Amino acid sequence: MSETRSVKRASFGERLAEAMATRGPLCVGIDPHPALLAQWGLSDDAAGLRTFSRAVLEATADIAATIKPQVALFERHGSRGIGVLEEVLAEARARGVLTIADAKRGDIGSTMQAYAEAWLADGSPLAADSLTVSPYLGFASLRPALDLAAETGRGIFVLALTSNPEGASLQHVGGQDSVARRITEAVAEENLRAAERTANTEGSGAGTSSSSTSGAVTMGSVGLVVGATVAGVARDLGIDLPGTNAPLLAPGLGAQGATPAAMRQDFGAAWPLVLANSSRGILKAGPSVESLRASALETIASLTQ
Ligand SMILES: O=C(O)c1cc(=O)[nH]c(=O)n1[C@@H]1O[C@H](COP(=O)(O)O)[C@@H](O)[C@H]1O
Repeated sequence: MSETRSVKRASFGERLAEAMATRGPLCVGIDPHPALLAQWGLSDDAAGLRTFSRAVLEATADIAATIKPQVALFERHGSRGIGVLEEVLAEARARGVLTIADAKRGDIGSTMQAYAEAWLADGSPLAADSLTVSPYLGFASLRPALDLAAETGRGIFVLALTSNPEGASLQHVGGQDSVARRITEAVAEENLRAAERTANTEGSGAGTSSSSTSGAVTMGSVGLVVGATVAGVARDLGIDLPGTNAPLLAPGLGAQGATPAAMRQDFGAAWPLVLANSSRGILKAGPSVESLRASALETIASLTQ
């Protein structure tokens, strides 16, 4: 009998909460932009991607709560780039750091099933611990990914309030009944139902990080993407972020202008759920592994002080 059958795998929410409690709430983005490859003295090809990604993993895999490869920047190199991404996901797994594949997938249900199998199925070459998804085809179209993630102990991050200024023209529509609010409520419901299922099978302690030994917060496995630059908008739109029980992936720290102090203030009571992403802000410290590590440690310190 395989180990995964005999030992219950902790949920993604439990694993993420534990990682954030022990390491701090930093997600390091692996975004090998052509300009960064050039700055690091690397070629804009698969070999450059490999060296770049390995350096980021060597520098941060034991201090970041998660790493987030930006799939687009591997895709632009075709099958060779995707091959490197497979290596990165495997190396991250071997080094014991949780992964978020930032692919922002979303499609009709039957196609979503295939995306889910690519990114969230045990044994898939691209399997990650979690995946970013877009709910623009309707939250329910994400069902195959939500279900497979729950089944395999993986996580989902659903775009709700994105960090880019253009997001407002769609996400804020509806005022107090905004598109973003509907998405966050659907995610809250998803986490609540998962907690109830856990309660039914285990008797008590539903959906909590009861296995945690480090004071980790309670967290579901279905997260939201709420840009670090727009967190204050959630309040204006009447969105109850703490009530979602969702890990909140917050990109925008550093290169897009958000600061830890402003984030802490804007997220307010939701702050314990926030996983702050920084990509270029940390990556610009390369190619030196020591400098990358120092930059990540400094960022973690500023998020936790
Ligand atoms: O889903 C994301 O990660 C994401 C959502 C969002 O609203 N804004 C956003 O910037 N991102 C991603 O987060 C990363 C931010 O990179 P930096 O601006 O370099 O820190 C990029 O990979 C973006 O694609």
